[in-house]
Amino acid sequence: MDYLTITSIRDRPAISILASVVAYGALYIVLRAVYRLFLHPLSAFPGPRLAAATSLWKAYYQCTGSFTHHLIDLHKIYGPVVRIQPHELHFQSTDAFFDIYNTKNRWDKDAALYHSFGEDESSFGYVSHLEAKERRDVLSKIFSPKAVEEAEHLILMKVNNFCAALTRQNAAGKPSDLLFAFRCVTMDVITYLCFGQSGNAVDEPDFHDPLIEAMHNSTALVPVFFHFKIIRKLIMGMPPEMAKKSAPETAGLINMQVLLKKQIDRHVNDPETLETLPHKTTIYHILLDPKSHKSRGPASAKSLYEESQALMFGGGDTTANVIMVGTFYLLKRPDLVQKLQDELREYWPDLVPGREPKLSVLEEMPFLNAVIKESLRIGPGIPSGLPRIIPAGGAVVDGNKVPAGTVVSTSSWFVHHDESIFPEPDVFKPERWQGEQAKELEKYLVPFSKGARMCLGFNLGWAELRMVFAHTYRKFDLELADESPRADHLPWRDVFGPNYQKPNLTVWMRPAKG
Ligand code: HEM
Repeated sequence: MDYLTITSIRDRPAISILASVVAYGALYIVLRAVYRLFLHPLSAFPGPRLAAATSLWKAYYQCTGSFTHHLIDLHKIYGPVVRIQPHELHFQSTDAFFDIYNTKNRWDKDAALYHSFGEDESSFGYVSHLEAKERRDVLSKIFSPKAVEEAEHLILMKVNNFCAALTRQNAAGKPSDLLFAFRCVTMDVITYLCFGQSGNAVDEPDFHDPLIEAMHNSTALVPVFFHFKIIRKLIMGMPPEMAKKSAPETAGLINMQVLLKKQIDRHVNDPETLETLPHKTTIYHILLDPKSHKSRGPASAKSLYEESQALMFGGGDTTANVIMVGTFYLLKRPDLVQKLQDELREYWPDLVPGREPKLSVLEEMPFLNAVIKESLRIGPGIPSGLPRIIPAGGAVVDGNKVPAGTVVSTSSWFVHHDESIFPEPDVFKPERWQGEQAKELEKYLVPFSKGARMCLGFNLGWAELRMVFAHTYRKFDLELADESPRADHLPWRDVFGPNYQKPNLTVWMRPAKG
């Protein structure tokens, strides 16, 4: 009896302390929600009440569905601006796009999103304009129009290897999975150009390269990483063997990380090893040059690794998806394929190796370029909002006064589906890029974003699009395989980039006769 009395006396303060903590915590959450709903500087903006009260609303929709699709519905209900977090607004209009992403603005990227990729010290991940500018200036030695022109022969070599792999696949009596095949060639281009090493992904059986598969599988985790940084830290912090065991589908990515880190350590510790690389324009040559960065010395091993990862993720799937999406729509319209092949034959009469047209010739081909522009427009590109922080003093976005510190975003998807600019936006019409009105339209083609933080790989991306499209349609006759999707559009989920749902676009690639 005595014993019981003593323990209950001892327990009482602990329980009541806990109860007070819970009660105060609950009160804080309620008061904060009331403040956010009624007194916050954004309280007049429309949107779901729960989104205004708590960030968990956005986390729920991003982690369980396709947020861009949800935003399309929200804009139908609430109009051109929607409050999607207590401190965040999403805009729909084309004017808003140009108010946010332009060369005058020096607005920082939102660290809450950009630091969840584990690439904080890279051109993509630096949130401040100044840091990013310095890195971008250095990397322009690889990505400027002149640098890309000088690297043309390297890109061509990889594209020719790709065509040889498609031919082998066909000779083996198998159609090609183009979701993976196009990713293999874009990955081979980036890894060879930027790191002087290439895993030759196009040579993997059925184009199922373990690294690309792992990148594909890992994208589904991206929204979870945005909102629950602890999960990312736990997974990324694991020793490689343990990480492979707990998530076997990402083993290819972990193997790549190990290899890349080894390569980087070798070059950082002994810069003379750079001489062993096949060309002198790798990111290692450029970022390890002591004179490269104005304000700091050469890039650290951490920064080199993060830059490599940013370039692979930024330039691989993005470019490949455009060619895949374009092919999906082209194969629904045999008349368009015929027109493209006729033009290609005119500019590239015979298929003798070594006589492939130069990039400067591909740039001149009207229909090829119209097809690429329409593929860039109709595909989701990077559909997710690209969040920026309104600087001190506030700003006006689409006619709305927005206070400093607010996160604002929109994306190319909304511009490219603006019916007042692109009538019938869901219809694939390359012809909209030809004729009188086409010049006017150019400024609304924004898949690479705009302004100070627009895509760094713009010139390389365009070179790859022209070369891969041209070689694919000049060297092959394409026919949809039975297992290919027949729907009107390819379904995708927004995970920052698009995550395409199965079945994958699968096509017979029969070598063209002459
Ligand atoms: C059709 C292909 C491509 C598309 C649609 C595309 C799209 C984009 C977009 C929309 C952004 C802005 C992201 C943001 O604001 O957070 C971006 C940034 C970037 N892209 Fe691309 N990209 C493509 C190809 C490439 C290629 C080939 C590379 C290089 C290998 C590349 C490297 C980058 C980098 C490093 C950034 C970050 C720039 C910065 O934040 O300052 N991209 N890209």
